[in-house]
Amino acid sequence: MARKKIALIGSGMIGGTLAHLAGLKELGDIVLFDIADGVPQGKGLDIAQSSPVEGFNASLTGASDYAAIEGADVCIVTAGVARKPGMSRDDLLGINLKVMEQVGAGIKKYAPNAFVICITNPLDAMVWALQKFSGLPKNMVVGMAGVLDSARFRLFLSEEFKVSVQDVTAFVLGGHGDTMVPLARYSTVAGIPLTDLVKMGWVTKERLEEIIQRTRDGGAEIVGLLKTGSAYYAPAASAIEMAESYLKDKKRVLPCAAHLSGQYGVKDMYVGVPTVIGAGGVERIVEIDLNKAEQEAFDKSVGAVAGLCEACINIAPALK
Ligand SMILES: NC(=O)C1=CN([C@@H]2O[C@H](COP(=O)(O)OP(=O)(O)OC[C@H]3O[C@@H](n4cnc5c(N)ncnc54)[C@H](O)[C@@H]3O)[C@@H](O)[C@H]2O)C=CC1
Ligand SMILES: O=C([O-])CC(=O)C(=O)O
Repeated sequence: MARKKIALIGSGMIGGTLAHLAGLKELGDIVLFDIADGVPQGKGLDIAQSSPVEGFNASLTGASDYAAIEGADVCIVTAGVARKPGMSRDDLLGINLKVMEQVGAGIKKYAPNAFVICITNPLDAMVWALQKFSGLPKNMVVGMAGVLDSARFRLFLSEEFKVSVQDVTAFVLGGHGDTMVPLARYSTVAGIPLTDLVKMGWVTKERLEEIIQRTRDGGAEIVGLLKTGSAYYAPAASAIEMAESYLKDKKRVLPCAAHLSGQYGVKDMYVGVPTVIGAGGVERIVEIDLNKAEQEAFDKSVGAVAGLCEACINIAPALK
C-alpha cells in the first residue's frame, strides 16, 4: 500500500515539530511548505537525516510552491504569525486572515480531497475562514484547540492529585481563547467526575477553580516564558493525534473546533465541541447535556467567536 501524504502548510515551530512527530509515527510521506524559502527544505532534510537513527521510513521534502502539496491526504495548517508577550490571540486576526486566503486557495487547487486541520490563531475564526476560502466540505475542515486545552487541564489535574496523566480525562469546550469552557462535570480521574472528587475531599472548589483558570491561561503562560513565540510541542502532538485518528479511522472522541449547523444552538460557526474523527473526517458532533452555568459559559464563548467572525467579514466581505 502506498504511503499517505501529509502536507504541513507552515514550517515554523509547530510545522517542524509536526514533521518530526509524523515521521517518528510513520504516518506517511511528509511535505513541508512555507513562504520562507529554504526553511521547509532545511527542516525536511534535517528530519530525514534523523530517520536512519530513529529507524523510521518516510520521505520528507520541503517546498515553497503549492504544487508540492498535490494530492495530500492530510493538510495541517500553521502558516501565519504567533503572538508575543502583551498580545492576545485575537490581535493576529488581520494578518492571519490574509494568510488563510492564500492557504485556502492552495488547498482548493491541489488538495481538495484532504482532511484539513487548522492550527493558526485566532483558531475558531481562522478555521471558519479557511473552510470558506478553500470550499472543502465542512466535515473535512477542523480546528485544533480542544485536544491541547484538555491536555493542559489533564496535566495540571494529574499533578494536583499525584496520579498518572493516563487516568485523567478532560473536556474543554468553546472557543480557543479566554472564554474557553473547561468542564469539571465531564472531566474525570479513573471515571470519577471532578465534581464528585470535590465531594470526596480530593480538592476544594476554590483550588479546582485555580486549576481551571491556569488551563484557560495555558497558552499565555508559555508565551510569557518563551518571550519569542508560543507553545509548539503540545500543539503539534495534539494535531498529530487528530491526524492519526483520521488516517487510521480510529474514531477517537476528541474535542475539536468543528462546523456547527444547529448543534448546541449554533449555526455556521466553528466552536470547540466533542467530535468523532474517523475516515469520514468529522463523523459526528457529540451533543452533551449542559447545565445552566455551563450553557451560559458556552454561550459567552460562542459570542466571542461570533465577534471574531464578524471582524473577518469586515475585512473580507466575501466570507459572509
Ligand atoms: N490552535 C492552537 O491551539 C495553537 C495555535 N497556535 C498558532 O499556530 C500558528 C503557528 O505557530 P508557530 O508554528 O509557533 O509560528 P511560527 O512563526 O514559528 O511559524 C509560522 C510559519 O508560517 C509561515 N508563514 C507565514 N505566512 C505564510 C504564508 N502566507 N504561507 C505559508 N507560510 C507562511 C512563516 O514563514 C513561519 O515559518 C500561530 O498562529 C499560533 O498562534 C499556536 C499554538 C497553539
Ligand atoms: O497562546 C498562544 O498564542 C498559542 C496558543 O493558542 C496556545 O498555546 O494555546
